[in-house]
Amino acid sequence: MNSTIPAPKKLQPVVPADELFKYQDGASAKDLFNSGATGYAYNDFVMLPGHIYFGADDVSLETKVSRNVTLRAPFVSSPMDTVTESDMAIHMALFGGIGVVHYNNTVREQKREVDRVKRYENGFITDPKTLSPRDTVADALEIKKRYGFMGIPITSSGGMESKLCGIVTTRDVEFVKDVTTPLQDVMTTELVTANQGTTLEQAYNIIKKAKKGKLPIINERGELVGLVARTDILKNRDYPNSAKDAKRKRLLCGAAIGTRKEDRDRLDTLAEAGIDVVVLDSSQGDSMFQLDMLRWIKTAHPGLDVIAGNVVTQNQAAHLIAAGADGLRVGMGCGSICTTQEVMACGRPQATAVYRVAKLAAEHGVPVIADGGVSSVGHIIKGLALGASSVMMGSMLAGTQESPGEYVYRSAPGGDGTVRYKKYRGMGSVAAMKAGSAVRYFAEGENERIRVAQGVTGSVADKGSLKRYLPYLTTAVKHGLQDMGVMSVAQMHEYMRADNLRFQVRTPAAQAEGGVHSLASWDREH
Ligand SMILES: NC(=O)C1=CN([C@@H]2O[C@H](COP(=O)(O)OP(=O)(O)OC[C@H]3O[C@@H](n4cnc5c(N)ncnc54)[C@H](O)[C@@H]3O)[C@@H](O)[C@H]2O)C=CC1
Ligand SMILES: O=c1[nH]c(=O)c2[nH+]cn([C@@H]3O[C@H](COP(=O)(O)O)[C@@H](O)[C@H]3O)c2[nH]1
Ligand SMILES: [K+]
Repeated sequence: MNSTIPAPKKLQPVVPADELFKYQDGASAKDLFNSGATGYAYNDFVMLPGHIYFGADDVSLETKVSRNVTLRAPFVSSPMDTVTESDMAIHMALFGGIGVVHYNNTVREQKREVDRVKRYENGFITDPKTLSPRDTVADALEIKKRYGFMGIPITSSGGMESKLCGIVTTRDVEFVKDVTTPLQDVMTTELVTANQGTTLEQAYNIIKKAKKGKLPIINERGELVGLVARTDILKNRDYPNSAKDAKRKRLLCGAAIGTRKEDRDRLDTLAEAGIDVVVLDSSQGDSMFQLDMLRWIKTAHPGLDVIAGNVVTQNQAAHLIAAGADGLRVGMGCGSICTTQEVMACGRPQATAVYRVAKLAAEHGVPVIADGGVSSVGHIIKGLALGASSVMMGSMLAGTQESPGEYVYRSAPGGDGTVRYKKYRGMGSVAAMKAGSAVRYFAEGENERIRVAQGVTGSVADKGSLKRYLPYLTTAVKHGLQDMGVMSVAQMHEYMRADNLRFQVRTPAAQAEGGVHSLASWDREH
């Protein structure tokens, strides 16, 4: 389980400790969610406030998405083709969370998205894209197109640990008409370099002084062994809360796969690309397919964390934990685009599902992701309060600048001007299945061509850039925890399990009262 993040010494409750929870008002989570007969959704209940003895900025949102992968904010983006590709995953990690790249694509395409994330921000780039003097301007432009960066070291062999001959940047190639021109004719050969053994700080100082974009690192034989990028210095400055892997300080990135034979090859490729965690993506995770896959991954890729699911019951969770799951994804049919409960008659109200699964998972030290059904900041806080260590979102993040797809314009509801929308669809919708996941839905034998859709295609309104939206979510969640008198996600779990976090069911009238009401018109801005 996540280790407790202790409150700094100076921030002790100002009321005596034994009076902090003297009057046990409301109900405990146990009281609420242990009833087998009734399942609750997030909107059915609310938490009671606690004692505030710290500022919202003192709240830590550090958490774990799986046993060995730590986040700085409890946000995970869904592996959906209208939600998570590289741009989304990069920004999720820059703001402390993690994106899970979808697999409704070819292995090559998925790897390319992961590559973009893992190469985005490096200290020392130890595996930069390199070319040889005999490669052409077209080759350099292809790298720019694929990876979105330019500043390519040119070595005599075209690879690492080979004599550094020059560097090619956008400026060297932008006006070259003949793209077959060899790079030796256009590359810059007067280079500022640093020797192997230079510290990152020294490298940054050299870059700042020389006003260069890239600093190649060479060994005593003049061979290229690494690269430091100026943009990384700026990124480090702008995103102090980014979530990175411990070893190489690269942005965290997750990827989803299925449970078919061919997904094993897919995972081999993704693991090579450096994913930090793999998500076994299924609506019903307690299957022989997933158990087989889990066991295989634990042997073939023992260092890789595996998030299994989806599950909503303790039995399902127990089977996956026994097979080695390092994290569990909870939610069946609660998503905004989900029709699973209608079509399959299977699923569970999300608040109860999160509480029940997280309770068991915590006993085994397995973090839980509350997946789906989040349509407000309050739902994020409720998912965490019930024992989830992070929250996975689809519709909340679709419609941002960083989600895949183009904006379309439609007249605003009420006919006042136009509003921008982006497409958002379930991975079990007919459109998504047609686009790539069809193979997962073909029933065996005679029914081979019958697809049973479990999702719909829709659209969501423009939410602007994650650069504004994620800091807003982070701040709002911190304020929520502050109101409950807890300084961290881990402390909220402790309070909840010790019956010190108090809950109350909201009747339909209470829900109406808790929403906006009695106004002639209103507008919500944030
Ligand atoms: N969280 C939720 O409530 C839901 C999520 N979804 C999303 O839709 C997408 C597809 O979900 P699923 O349909 O559950 O995908 P899935 O790939 O787990 O299952 C599709 C079908 O393939 C079968 N299958 C899987 N592995 C197999 C193997 N190795 N050999 C033979 N058959 C095998 C399954 O039993 C199932 O009938 C995912 O992205 C999922 O997250 C869909 C419905 C609900
Ligand atoms: O029943 C379903 N049919 C689908 O086609 C589908 N596609 C995604 N998902 C799941 O929904 C989650 C995102 O939900 P939200 O938009 O509510 O965040 C995701 O994270 C998934 O768990 C689906 N569920
Ligand atoms: K639903």
